[in-house]
Amino acid sequence: MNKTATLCTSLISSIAPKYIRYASTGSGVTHAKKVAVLGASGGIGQPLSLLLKLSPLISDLSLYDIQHTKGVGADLSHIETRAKVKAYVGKDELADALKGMDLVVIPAGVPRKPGMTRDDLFNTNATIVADLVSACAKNCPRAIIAIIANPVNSTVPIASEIMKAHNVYDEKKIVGVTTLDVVRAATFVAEAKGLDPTRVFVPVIGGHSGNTIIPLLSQVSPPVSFSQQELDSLTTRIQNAGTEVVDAKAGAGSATLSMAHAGARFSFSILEALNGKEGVVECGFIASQETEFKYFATPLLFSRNGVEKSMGVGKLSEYETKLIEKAKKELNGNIQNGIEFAKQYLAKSK
Ligand SMILES: NC(=O)C1=CN([C@@H]2O[C@H](COP(=O)(O)OP(=O)(O)OC[C@H]3O[C@@H](n4cnc5c(N)ncnc54)[C@H](O)[C@@H]3O)[C@@H](O)[C@H]2O)C=CC1
Ligand SMILES: O=C([O-])CC(=O)C(=O)O
Repeated sequence: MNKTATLCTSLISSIAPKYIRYASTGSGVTHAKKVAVLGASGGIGQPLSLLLKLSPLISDLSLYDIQHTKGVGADLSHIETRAKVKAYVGKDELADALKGMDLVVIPAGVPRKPGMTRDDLFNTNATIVADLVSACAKNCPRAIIAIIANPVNSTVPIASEIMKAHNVYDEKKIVGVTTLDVVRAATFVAEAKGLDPTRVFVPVIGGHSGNTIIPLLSQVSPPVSFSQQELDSLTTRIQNAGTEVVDAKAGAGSATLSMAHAGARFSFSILEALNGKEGVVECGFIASQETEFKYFATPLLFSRNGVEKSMGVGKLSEYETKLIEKAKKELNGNIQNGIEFAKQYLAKSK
């Protein structure tokens, strides 16, 4: 081999593992999958699409938005990874963006500004999610749908009702993305206890807004104990972490980069499970049979079918039982709002 060829070979072998290590997070690739990002030009959509483009788990990356997708797509398509990028813009191109997809991730919708709750986004985002999920029902009814758009406590019930109305509902395949709560909980607990954050897992159950975010600090892995003061301050920080970012961004939106990481982590886990990897667990907000709530986030075991089963909430401390009690009214109200909205939306679109 000549000098240039040797240099190229060693350069490729030094660059490639870095990407693959980030992107594959585990098993070897068997069948790369087709993934769509709806809202791909946004604050979350762009970095999320970048992280997905780096993954060897993805053969086709379909980018959809109502604006700017052609530029985002052209840009990402120059990266030397296997995923083929296609960009779709505007309603007329939505059906083509969705055909054949295995996984659809939805970060489309408006973000909060300081002083707003996630529920204040309902009026705008409910319709956006309903329109997008209606298109999924028609064009990729068997895809897993991962919903990032807020308020997740309502957008997931909306998505489920839309799929039911189209007779393609599969409760294993509609999940609200709460991974950012898990990511934050691990970070804050690791900071407080001097641990390696990449090795900390904190289950977070309930929903994805304020009081409804319930970190299970009695079930941290590796096991750690907390004083009452630590329990209070960590729980409050995890519940308000989204607002911490909204306030720091001072009107320029909400968490985008950490959410892109969380969305990519969640997507890679689903894709690995679709490829047959066993024991893949991530928390997510789904239709619930085992709790008194119609929808509830728990750790979920994923399989080739989507959500194989909920792993339940485990043994709760008295403190955590009280947190659930406190969350009841808000969570039930958010869920019911979603269901009612979907009824009206479906009646209007008949
Ligand atoms: N689940 C979670 O943990 C988190 C959820 N979010 C939520 O994610 C959503 C997006 O946040 P950002 O990316 O920061 O907002 P953004 O405003 O930067 O981006 C939203 C994108 O959605 C697009 N969009 C709007 N209507 C659309 C439609 N009908 N079809 C396709 N695309 C459409 C916009 O053109 C824009 O590119 C917000 O609702 C936010 O609250 C944000 C952070 C964490
Ligand atoms: O706080 C927001 O509005 C965005 C969000 O859901 C989060 O960062 O957890």
